[in-house]
Amino acid sequence: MRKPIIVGNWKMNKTIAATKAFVEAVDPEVTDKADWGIATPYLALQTAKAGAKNLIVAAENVHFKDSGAYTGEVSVEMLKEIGVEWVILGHSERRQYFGETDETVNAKMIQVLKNDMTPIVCVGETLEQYEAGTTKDVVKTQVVAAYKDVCPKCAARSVIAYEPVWAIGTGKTATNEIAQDVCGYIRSVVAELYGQEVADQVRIQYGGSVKPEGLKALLEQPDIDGALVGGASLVEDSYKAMIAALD
Ligand SMILES: O=C[C@H](O)COP(=O)(O)O
Repeated sequence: MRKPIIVGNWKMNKTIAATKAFVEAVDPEVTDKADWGIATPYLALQTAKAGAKNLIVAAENVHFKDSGAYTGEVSVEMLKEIGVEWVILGHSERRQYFGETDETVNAKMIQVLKNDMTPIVCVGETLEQYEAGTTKDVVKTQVVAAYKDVCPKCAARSVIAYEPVWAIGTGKTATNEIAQDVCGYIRSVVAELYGQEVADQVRIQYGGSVKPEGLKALLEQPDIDGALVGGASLVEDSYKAMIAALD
């Protein structure tokens, strides 16, 4: 039985002060119905960690090298020093705006997993690809590339987020049937790579305009084990409504 995992991806939102207020308001409400988390900008991670007793605190990115001349980047060691053990990799916004590729996502996967951190690796098709009917080809390519040279034990403890790019921040949600179909397919790709036992352990999230009112039905889908939530994770009451929705 896979425990649901709901993570708010704050993207480039919230100051340190706003992060502190959010964690104070939300952390005590967290239940054991799911693993609950927030991914914050680097600057707010320490504040979030200091206040979070229940919430997972994740970074939104990390570099694939240990250290060196990579201006503006943050290493795994730096995250681990402040107790951050989770990281989102390959979000479509990083692929779209910051040159993230399947190859860099793979290098980051290896770096994160070998340092005993947990990646939430994002895959998903653009509107154009969706309309061309190539969704499954696209996500398969992304999954196969992300897991290149990743050992089965490491793969089993990773999380995959399926986020159709056309549903991110647009208010357009994939229907639960579409989301289930693709998440089920992703699990079958993991099974092809590692066997069914590993595929059964990997948690797969859906992301893209998830709202508190839709969360329960989404999680009833057999291959959807959680959500990566943007906009609806930013407001305390909305995050609390997600927690309440699973009670
Ligand atoms: O990582 C989260 C996703 O990009 C979804 O964002 P959204 O819930 O605002 O559509």
